[in-house]
Amino acid sequence: MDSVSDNLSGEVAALLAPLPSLQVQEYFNQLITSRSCNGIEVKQNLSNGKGVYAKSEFKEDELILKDQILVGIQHSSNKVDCLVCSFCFRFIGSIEKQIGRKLYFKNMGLSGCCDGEEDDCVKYNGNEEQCGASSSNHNSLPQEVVSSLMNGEMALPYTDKFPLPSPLSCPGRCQEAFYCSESCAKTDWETSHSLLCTGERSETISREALGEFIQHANDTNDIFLLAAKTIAFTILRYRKLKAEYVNKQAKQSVSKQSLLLEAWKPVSIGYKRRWWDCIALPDDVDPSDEGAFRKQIKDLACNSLELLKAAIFDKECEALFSLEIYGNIIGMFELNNLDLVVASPVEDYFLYIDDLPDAVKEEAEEITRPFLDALGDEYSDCCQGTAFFPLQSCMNHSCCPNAKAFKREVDRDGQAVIIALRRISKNEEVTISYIDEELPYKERQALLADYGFSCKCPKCLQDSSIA
Ligand SMILES: C[S@@+](CC[C@H](N)C(=O)[O-])C[C@H]1O[C@@H](n2cnc3c(N)ncnc32)[C@H](O)[C@@H]1O
Repeated sequence: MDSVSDNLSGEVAALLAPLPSLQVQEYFNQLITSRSCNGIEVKQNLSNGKGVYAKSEFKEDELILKDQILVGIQHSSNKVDCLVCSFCFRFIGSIEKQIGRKLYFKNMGLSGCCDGEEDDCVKYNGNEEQCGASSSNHNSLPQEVVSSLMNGEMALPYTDKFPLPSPLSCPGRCQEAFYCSESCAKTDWETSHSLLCTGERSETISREALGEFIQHANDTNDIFLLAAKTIAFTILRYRKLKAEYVNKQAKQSVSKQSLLLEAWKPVSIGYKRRWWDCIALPDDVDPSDEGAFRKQIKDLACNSLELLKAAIFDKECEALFSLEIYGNIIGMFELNNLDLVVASPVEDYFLYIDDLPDAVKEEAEEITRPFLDALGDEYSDCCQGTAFFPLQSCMNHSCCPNAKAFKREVDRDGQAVIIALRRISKNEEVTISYIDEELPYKERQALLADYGFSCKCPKCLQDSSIA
């Protein structure tokens, strides 16, 4: 190996090395303060790594934590279902625009996905498969009607009860990202979108290459879009830290590597393994083909990375573009991510109409009924995606958890909400379930093996003695 590649592998190793525990503690203490969730703390132990513990007692149903997204995406296939802020994932536009847009795509034969989850429980999605496109029979409406709904010419009754923020266009003029506020647009631009925007003001090296990268991700696995966001986020943080350092005209010199490590810190704290090593073997792959399957996944990541490099490569952050880092970022999502779910105000709207007093309901339904029929079962499709949440990702699993991710009526954006399932006493570990904990013991253990551990919770210990 020459000294350049020696240097690079040293930088990659430094990025993947665990942070000193004091730095980890400081980082989480700051996060807890910024999230105002002072009832919890992150502790590190030798057996299960990091874990979240109660610093004070929680009552049943009490809010434990609202965690903000570090990086998140709306699934590509869900974009035809709902128009949401590209930064906070709040629904935007108007009820008419949401309905019109969805019918427009339906008329074009495009329909997103809904996995049929009826309740508001948010799933741990590390090993979920991506939804595919589907289409269903519906009573389609004339295109002029759909267009007039979309462009605001037609108003539906009582939609003023469900106001949504007006969509703001992307500052890079990509026509793909929209925002609920100037502050979301600015923060997204400054934290990742300026490098990943396909518009004319994009700061990417090549918009054409970026387009190819995005197309490849949409055709294969949109987790690559999240990995690209993570890399863009780190590069932009690196550039900001460097500019601050230069502006301060600091007397002490600071190496490029220590700036990159600082920029990478929020990503470094996530538990990681390489994607092709930790991805669950799909049911339809024969165990004897496991080696070939894992190689296929690695090759897929390699192709995606080459396309990303052509779009946003930065020589000073070269280590971020190694396959080792790319694989570990995606593996981190596989092992930590939560489903991002935001309930639809369109569903609330139709429920409101249904609940109107008979005297006014009939008149309103005469107008709304054709739209509801045209939407069919998909009238209530929520925003669906996947996201990494720094504090929630420290929560360990138990098959008899004391907490769960759960969206309440008021939770209308992409934040993770963790609620106590029962009383949690001071100093007790806060645990959630990564899987369906009602499954039989052996099935639970098989699913958890994909996360790299065997569960020793009280339920598993009891079940194992019977099994
Ligand atoms: C989402 S992370 C949880 C935080 C993690 N302990 C850390 O240090 O960052 C998931 C990983 O934590 C570990 N883990 C979670 N629950 C566990 C349990 N009940 N027993 C052993 N390890 C567990 C496994 O390594 C798993 O892949």
